[in-house]
Amino acid sequence: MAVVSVEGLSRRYGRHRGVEDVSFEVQDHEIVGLLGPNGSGKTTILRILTGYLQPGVGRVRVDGLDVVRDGRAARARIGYVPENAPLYGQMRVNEFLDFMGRLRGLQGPALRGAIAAACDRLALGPVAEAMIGRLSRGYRQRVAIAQALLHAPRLLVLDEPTNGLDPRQIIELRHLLRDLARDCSVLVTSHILAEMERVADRVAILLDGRLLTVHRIAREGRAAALRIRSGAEGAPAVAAALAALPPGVTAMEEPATGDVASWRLEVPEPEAALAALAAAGLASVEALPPASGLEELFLRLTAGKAVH
Ligand SMILES: Nc1ncnc2c1ncn2[C@@H]1O[C@H](COP(=O)(O)OP(=O)(O)OP(=O)(O)O)[C@@H](O)[C@H]1O
Repeated sequence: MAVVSVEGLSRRYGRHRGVEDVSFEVQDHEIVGLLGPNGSGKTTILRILTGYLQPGVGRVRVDGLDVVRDGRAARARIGYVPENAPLYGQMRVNEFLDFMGRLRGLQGPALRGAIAAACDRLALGPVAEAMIGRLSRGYRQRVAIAQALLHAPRLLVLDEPTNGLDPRQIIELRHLLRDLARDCSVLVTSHILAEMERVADRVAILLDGRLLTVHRIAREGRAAALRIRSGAEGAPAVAAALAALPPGVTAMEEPATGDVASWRLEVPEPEAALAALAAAGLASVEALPPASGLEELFLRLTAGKAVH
């Protein structure tokens, strides 16, 4: 059973569209990204999921529980890390976690155990006694995630979690989310495509409140892309080399620049493909960073639309 199931969800703000006819699922241990520019409907979906907003039309279930009919029980399955997580600056980290754990109904040894486990996972030990207001942004983010994990949720929801983080903190967060997905499912929003591509298993692309597609990020093996360039005189040699490539390779001719023709190859085994191309006497072969196809897909789907 899907941990999140959104079916035909629409929500208006007066005459203004928030989201329209959105459907997607998040499976167990899956990281799903909601990707879209500002105003595309990401926060609206998260608010409905977490019970802050009523859906207009459609059904949203968490762990099989309807977020309207079984709102309380559904919310108990979710850990929520809002954007710019509002934390209590005057509280110490351990006091805050104690307070949040009690709000979640934990007490006694179960509460202490949950706090210790969350602090351990988020490496909060060194700042447990520190005032939240004095922490760096990266540490505050970790405290916000720790409070969301206290009740061992089935689903962790994070709204724009990388906002304001530096590159090192962003990398740490990515590793952390992958680690957390061993225990729960993760739904994360971002308007930054490269981030989603690195962390998510699937990405739901939203624009103007509509879901354009859900894209699976390919991470299998050591797949890579190569580019071959050749002038007109070399074209027959390239054609012969492409015909002799190992199975599993796909080749696509790209728009030529001047007299230079260019092919993009998706190859499952880069070394084998490079060896075959070298044996065919092709010198101008360039290795490209592996692509999941998300960027091209996003550009194609949003072509002609103003995306900021
Ligand atoms: N309270 C509100 N009243 C009126 N319109 C709203 C309200 N909240 C959101 N909207 C509109 O609904 C649409 C979707 O907004 P939403 O905040 O869900 O998008 P978003 O993708 O989360 O954007 P952001 O990244 O800026 O938070 C936008 O056009 C927005 O202007």
